[in-house]
Amino acid sequence: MSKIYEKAPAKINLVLDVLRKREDGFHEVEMIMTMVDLADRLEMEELPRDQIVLSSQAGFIPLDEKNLAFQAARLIKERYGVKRGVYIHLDKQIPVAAGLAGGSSDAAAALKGLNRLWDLRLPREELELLGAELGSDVPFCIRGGTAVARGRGEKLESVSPPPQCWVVLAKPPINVSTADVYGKFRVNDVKRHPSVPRMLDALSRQSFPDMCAALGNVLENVTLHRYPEVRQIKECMIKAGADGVLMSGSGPTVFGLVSKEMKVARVYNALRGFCKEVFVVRMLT
Ligand SMILES: C[C@@](CO)(OP(=O)(O)O)[C@H](O)COP(=O)(O)OP(=O)(O)OC[C@H]1O[C@@H](n2ccc(N)nc2=O)[C@H](O)[C@@H]1O
Ligand SMILES: Nc1ncnc2c1ncn2[C@@H]1O[C@H](COP(=O)(O)OP(=O)(O)O)[C@@H](O)[C@H]1O
Repeated sequence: MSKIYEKAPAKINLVLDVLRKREDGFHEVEMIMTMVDLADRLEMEELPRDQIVLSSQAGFIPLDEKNLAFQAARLIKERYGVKRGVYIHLDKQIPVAAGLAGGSSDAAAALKGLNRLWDLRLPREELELLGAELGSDVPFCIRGGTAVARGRGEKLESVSPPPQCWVVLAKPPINVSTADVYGKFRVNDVKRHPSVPRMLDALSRQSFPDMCAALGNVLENVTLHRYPEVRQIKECMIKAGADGVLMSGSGPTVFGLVSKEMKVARVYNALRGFCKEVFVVRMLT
């Protein structure tokens, strides 16, 4: 029986601005997101019975209907009346509740993989609409590349990829709930909104220094205030020589952009003193 494999990469937010709180409880955002080369991997295989079975080597994530990959499989199966079963093995590499959209990317990979396994031939736009039912970041994870995301994150416009550089990711041993961070966020407290046009201009000119200067995330202050270790990580990265430093999403992962290979080891080693989960990756361009 044939197996299907899908990579589920992590994302970082180069820009994250919040415009207002909406009537439906979500926040209207304006973000620029891009994928990095740190990925989970999903293996999907037909089951002889009509059931969804999920396994993982990671002991710390749910394997039932609370898992976003499971929810994705159930959604696509029910929506298109598929009467077949699937066994999904999830090789988890992306830190959980980290601001890197690991769960959303797993859901996106499950939708893409099952579209192939069950020969549903759904176009990408339809998969993105399905993904939006699972979470605000899932449509972007289906699209991949680099995109501006608006609405609650589901309205996408693909844009130029960032100039190639090293990305050092550091996640302190705390789990941050996205809902909590948005819940504590007050738009009136924002002193300076980051500029999406400025970042788009830097990307279109492939200017690494201008990209670093245009980084911004209005959720950073909420998480930094609550978890001083995130601020320490930022300071450590800057001191070690990273060219641009920002918290990703609702945190707590901080990423540092580094252009010169000889500087990467210094940043990595400095961070290893602070937290166990440090990764050096490339942008997925
Ligand atoms: C902050 C961001 C930035 O990319 O990412 P993460 O830090 O989670 O990776 C996203 O906006 C997170 O997207 P995602 O994690 O898919 O959120 P969802 O599951 O849709 O929503 C979780 C909760 O966050 C809040 N939420 C989410 C998105 C949004 N635009 N406004 C919100 O207020 C809502 O309270 C919602 O109940
Ligand atoms: N496949 C999955 N991988 C990771 N977390 C998952 C998954 N499915 C559900 N979750 C739950 O979703 C929550 C957020 O996970 P994650 O997507 O890693 O965070 P973030 O959106 O901050 O990057 C966690 O509390 C976790 O238990």
